[in-house]
Amino acid sequence: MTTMLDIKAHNVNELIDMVKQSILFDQFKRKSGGSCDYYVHGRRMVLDSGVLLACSNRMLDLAIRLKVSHVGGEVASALPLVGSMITLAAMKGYALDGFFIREAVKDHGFSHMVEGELNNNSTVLLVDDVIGKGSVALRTSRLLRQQGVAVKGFCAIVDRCEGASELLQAEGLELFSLCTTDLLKEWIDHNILLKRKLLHAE
Ligand SMILES: O=P(O)(O)OC[C@H]1O[C@H](OP(=O)(O)OP(=O)(O)O)[C@H](O)[C@@H]1O
Repeated sequence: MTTMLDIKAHNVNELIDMVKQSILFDQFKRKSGGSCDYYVHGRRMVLDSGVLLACSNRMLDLAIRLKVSHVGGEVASALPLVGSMITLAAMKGYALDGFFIREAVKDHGFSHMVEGELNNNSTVLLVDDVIGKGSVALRTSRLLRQQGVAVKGFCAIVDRCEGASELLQAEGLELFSLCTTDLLKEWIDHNILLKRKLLHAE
């Protein structure tokens, strides 16, 4: 099970509404293969100033709790969160720096996969907008660990509950999320059905 961040102190309904507005109902091809009836539009969340602020604030609380020195993730979905979190941290006087992981090595300039000042003393929290089957989380955490970096956890705004938490747990990595699709199951199922009915009516 994903560890839900304690958002009782904030407005949980507000967050759920934000997530709902980023879920689109249709047939979508998945990055990880296959297709699905709904898409959690992560970029819509992290490029909306209000959603970004709310989510990065909550993720920063976790980063402080885990006492990490860095926060990062795979471009491009993680970058808005990383930029916002390190800015908020600086405003609070907490030392937190960022990094990002490329999807592939560049064929010009430096050939780093990881951009940022990480070393063997760094402790990191990985972040992303959405976690599905966990392949991005697995790939990025393994890469960092191979480089001697301590990965303290992975936090997504939305966990699609597709087995990632169990996968990460087997790697000794805890998955945190602000919201899960299980939490919205009734609403999601209702909308999938509605979409199917509409398609049949056309
Ligand atoms: O846990 P994983 O299965 O590796 O998926 C994680 C990826 O899913 C999202 O991207 P995107 O919306 O492009 O992916 P999707 O098509 O699978 O929903 C998210 O931004 C991650 O990059």
